[in-house]
Amino acid sequence: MIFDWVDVERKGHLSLEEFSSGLKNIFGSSQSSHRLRRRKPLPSKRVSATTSFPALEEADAEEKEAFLAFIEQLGTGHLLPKQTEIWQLWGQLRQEEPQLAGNLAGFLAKMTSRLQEAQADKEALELTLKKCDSDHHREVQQLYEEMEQQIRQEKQQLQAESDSRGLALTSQMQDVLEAKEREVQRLAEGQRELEAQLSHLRSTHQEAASENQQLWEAKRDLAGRLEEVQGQLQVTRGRLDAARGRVSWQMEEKLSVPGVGEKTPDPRAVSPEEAPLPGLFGDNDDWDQLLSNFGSPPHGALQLCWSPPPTPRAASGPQTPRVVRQISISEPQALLFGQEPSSDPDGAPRTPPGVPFSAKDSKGVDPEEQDISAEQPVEPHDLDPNQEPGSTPEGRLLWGLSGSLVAPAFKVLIPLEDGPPPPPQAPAGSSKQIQASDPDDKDPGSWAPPRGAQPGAGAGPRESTQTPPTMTEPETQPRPSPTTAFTGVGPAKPPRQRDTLQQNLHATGSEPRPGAQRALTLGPTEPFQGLEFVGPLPTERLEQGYTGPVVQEGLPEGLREAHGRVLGLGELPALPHQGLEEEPRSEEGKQEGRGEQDLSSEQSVEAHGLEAAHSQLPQQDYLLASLPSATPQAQVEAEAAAPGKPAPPRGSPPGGAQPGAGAGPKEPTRTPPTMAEQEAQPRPSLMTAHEEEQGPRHSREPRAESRLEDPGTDSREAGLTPSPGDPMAAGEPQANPDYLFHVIFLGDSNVGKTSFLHLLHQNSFATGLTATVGVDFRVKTLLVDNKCFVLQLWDTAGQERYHSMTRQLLRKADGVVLMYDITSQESFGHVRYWLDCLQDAGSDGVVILLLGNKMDCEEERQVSTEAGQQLARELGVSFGECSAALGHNILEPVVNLARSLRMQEEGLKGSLVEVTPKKQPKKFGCCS
Ligand SMILES: Nc1nc2c(ncn2[C@@H]2O[C@H](COP(=O)(O)OP(=O)(O)OP(=O)(O)O)[C@@H](O)[C@H]2O)c(=O)[nH]1
Ligand SMILES: [Mg+2]
Repeated sequence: MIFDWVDVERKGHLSLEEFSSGLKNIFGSSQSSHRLRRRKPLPSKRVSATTSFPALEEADAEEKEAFLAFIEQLGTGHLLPKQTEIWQLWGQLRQEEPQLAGNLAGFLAKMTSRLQEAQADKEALELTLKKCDSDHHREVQQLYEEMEQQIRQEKQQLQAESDSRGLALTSQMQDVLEAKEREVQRLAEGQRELEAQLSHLRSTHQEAASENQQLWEAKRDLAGRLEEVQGQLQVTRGRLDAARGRVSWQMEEKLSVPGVGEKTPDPRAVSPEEAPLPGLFGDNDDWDQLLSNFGSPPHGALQLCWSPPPTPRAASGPQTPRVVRQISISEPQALLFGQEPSSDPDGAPRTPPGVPFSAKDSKGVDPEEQDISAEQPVEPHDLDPNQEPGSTPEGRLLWGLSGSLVAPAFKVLIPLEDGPPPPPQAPAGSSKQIQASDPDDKDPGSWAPPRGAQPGAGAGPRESTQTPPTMTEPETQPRPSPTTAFTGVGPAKPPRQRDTLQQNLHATGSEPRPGAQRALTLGPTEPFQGLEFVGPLPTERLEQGYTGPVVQEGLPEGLREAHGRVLGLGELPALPHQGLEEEPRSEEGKQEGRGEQDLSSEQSVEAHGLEAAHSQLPQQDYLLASLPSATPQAQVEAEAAAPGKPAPPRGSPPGGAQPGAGAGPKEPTRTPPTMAEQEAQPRPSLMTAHEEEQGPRHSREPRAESRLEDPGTDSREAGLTPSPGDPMAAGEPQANPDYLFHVIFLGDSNVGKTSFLHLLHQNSFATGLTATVGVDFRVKTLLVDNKCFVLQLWDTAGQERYHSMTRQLLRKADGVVLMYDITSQESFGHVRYWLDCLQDAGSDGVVILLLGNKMDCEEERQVSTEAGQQLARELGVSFGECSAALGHNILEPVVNLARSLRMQEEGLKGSLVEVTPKKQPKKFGCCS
């Protein structure tokens, strides 16, 4: 019924809300009550009764109890609306329609169950909702976690990628860095090598500079001697003028074998009959003057014979007539020489016209030689007035050659006039004669070939004069002596002399030259073509400054020998000898590596030889001249070694020398080197003596000893070994010490060796020193106990790469300063290593000083003084500590070392005296 009340629209079903609201409307609104009353009259009563129904609190206990029981019965007290409303409704219903009270109970129960169901549904829905919510929440959470996980993974992945990329980049960078580092190391290595090369080049340069200096000094010395000799020459000339005799010319014509020249037609070739006598032997009134220039003694008789020797192949050729002109000088005053009779009235040396004899033109020929040659009477232009001497290189060359060759020849001949000429059968050219083979003596046209080829006046005649030097040498003789050709004085021996001439010509030219070959064939077979020798001279050689090479290459030995003989004779031309001899020697020295010892020994022997020459001339001169291929040095050595011929005292005339004009004034030129000269030289004799005295160890030290004389130069880069030509070796006052010792500074790198030495020499501490490269040395002169000590202080490099170099040096050591750094235990520990090195080098008996440096760095000291002393005691060496920075204890150890060295030297001296009384102490002096 109530449903029907509530279901106003009669739908037959109601929702909970519709029912509740309908019920409320029914029971809450008066209208509904009215409507109920209208439909049912009773309800109007009930409304009035309701209004009179008391409130629950005011109701009597019975009704209230019944109501509560009713409500409790329903069991839905808490679900139903307010109890008051139910109370009123229940009261109203009991009043108005008590029969419905039961229905109300049922209705309420039903409604309660419905409410409970709705409540349950609600709770179920809430649970579902909660569950959905939780599910949703869980899903969201899960999703969130998944996303987070994914993000984390991606992050890790990115991180890993980044890390790997970083690692790759790092390794790549590392590789690049390593490559760069290697590159830097390589560059540093290259730089070090370059530095080493630079230092080597620097030392080489210094050596070359010192050699240059020596050469310059030698040149100056020679120039001085030249002037001196020129003065003597003038004196001699004056004497000769006074004693000028008659010169007669003898000519003889002979037939000679035709040479190859006939077979090889040459426009310049001249037949023997047509070929003119060289101008040298022409009818020239200046012969007298020419001879006078060379100091022929009074009443001298000169025979000049020139015969072109046959070439080897000429021997097989047909014989042709040969013209040999013999020239004899019997009256010196009778003849005048040269084309310049009035050009030099006083007989002073003069240069042939058109032949500049400057050093520049000489190109290698010693100026002295040029000067001498300029004075030579046998000049092309003298012989042939039509020629223009010296207008070509050949001309100059010939001038130089003729001068150098002819002059000695005349000089040699001069002494011979007093005695009989050497027998023809004398060994090696003793029988040689200066012969001039001239087909037609006065015909200038006969010289056409040379002149045609070379307009220079000197060409032809000089060639003729050049050839003689080689005349006497046997065919097998590779380097014939020109002097032998000149020295021979006696009757011409055509066949043999021609042969020798030919051979000598070959030797002169070394190889058969195109033109020379023809000249050589002139010999006995083609006598006149020999004169063409000059013309065909290869121009390229002349253009290359042939004058020098000719002397040194073409006729080296002969020239030297000739000069050597001239020297021995004591004649004026000693100068050319020196000039020529010394130059080739210097070249030989270069070719042989210029060992100092070699040089010194050479010079020593040379000096000796000079003296010996005095006593052996002229006989020995002749002999020497005839020596086949003796080099100047060999010759001098032979002279020096000749037994029973001691060198005469200085100034004394040479034994056997011809009394005459040249004897007196010539003496000075032949005196042995003076003291000053010896000092200027690397002191050969000194070194030789020392070598003999000092035994094996010291004999290795000639170079160092030569440095001894080093003047004030304190320090210089030495490279490895000093050279003899070192400017330091020049003589100086203090270069005459009482003692010379080699002291080597050893020790690790950075211990302060160089600083110590720098302080010792410069008296100041050097900052910013770089590590020593190779070896350096300084010379320190000390006056200790009134004795002059020269200490060669060798500063070695402590860096390991130079140790081998240092070891080589140790053999030289007289004393060793073994330095360590007191702030470096390592350097102290290496002291024994250095001692081992010393022992390995076999340097026994070396005076050793153990020196700890940098004692100013007391805070950083790692090696105590006691440790140093202890080690020194163990090793039995001296000990000291010093500071190069503060200058503490620098000189004292060196002085003590010098004293120790001296004591040791004295002890050695004593022991040596016991064994060999002749031994002398190691004392050095310019005169010792
Ligand atoms: N404090 C101090 N420093 C020093 C002294 N002597 C040298 N030195 C320093 O030590 C360093 C090496 O000195 P050097 O003289 O070049 O050493 P070294 O023994 O010649 O070295 P190498 O030539 O490589 O064998 C330099 O920096 C000097 O300034 C010293 O007495 N006291
Ligand atoms: Mg150093």
